[in-house]
Amino acid sequence: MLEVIDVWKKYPPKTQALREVSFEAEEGSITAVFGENGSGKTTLLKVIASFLIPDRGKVLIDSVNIVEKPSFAVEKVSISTGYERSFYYRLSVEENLKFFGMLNDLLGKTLKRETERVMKELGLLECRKKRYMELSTGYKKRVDVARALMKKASIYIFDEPCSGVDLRTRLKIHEIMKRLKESGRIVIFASHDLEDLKIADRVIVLKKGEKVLEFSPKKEDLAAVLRGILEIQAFPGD
Ligand SMILES: Nc1ncnc2c1ncn2[C@@H]1O[C@H](COP(=O)(O)OP(=O)(O)OP(=O)(O)O)[C@@H](O)[C@H]1O
Repeated sequence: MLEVIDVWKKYPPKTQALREVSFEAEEGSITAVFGENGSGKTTLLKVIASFLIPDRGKVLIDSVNIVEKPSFAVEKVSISTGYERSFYYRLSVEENLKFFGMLNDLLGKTLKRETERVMKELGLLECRKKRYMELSTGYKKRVDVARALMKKASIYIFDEPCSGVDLRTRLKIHEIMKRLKESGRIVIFASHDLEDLKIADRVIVLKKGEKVLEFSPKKEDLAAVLRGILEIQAFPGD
């Protein structure tokens, strides 16, 4: 169980990136974090992964407060950040994945098997020898998602996993997230795309760091919710 309780985060001097954000996610569920640019999605995901310490509030994973015990989050959470700079540019796709697999205690035959499995799953077998820096944006995104799968975790976090990928890859990534859910994992992802929201059990909508809406796309009319979101997201002067 993941519990985010009254989380606040400020980037000094004055950007209040998160204010009073709370939600829960149970095992075997998918939560989407939706919101306009700069609304705090990435900050929220980083707090859950213990990359950032909130100024106030708690994040509980299985009742353990990871704000006090970040090492617990390191053990339980796998995150796909989308940061190109977190990869070795001159290493190949396969070498990058193996390196991160080793960091997560995969060795020998298990490491080989897992690397093959995730490369196959993300359609990376053909470019396994290509250096990371030579990949297109969409392929870099695939490697990023693949890397998150190289760790056995209870919570998988994906920051805009489908941005810049083609339709087939998007559906594949949806399938992967659904499979993780079916195997009892907690999946949390950020997205700007309504198509992605359809696979979520719960959508958290952020605006200027605040949770302004939480809904279930499976139970509610997505078109109606979309109209509500557009109102929430109205540009000044609209
Ligand atoms: N390292 C940082 N230092 C200062 N301000 C930051 C930093 N990172 C993010 N911010 C600011 O915090 C706010 C929330 O940013 P965040 O990246 O969490 O939003 P987001 O919803 O993920 O945006 P996007 O959809 O554009 O990726 C923004 O105003 C952003 O400019």
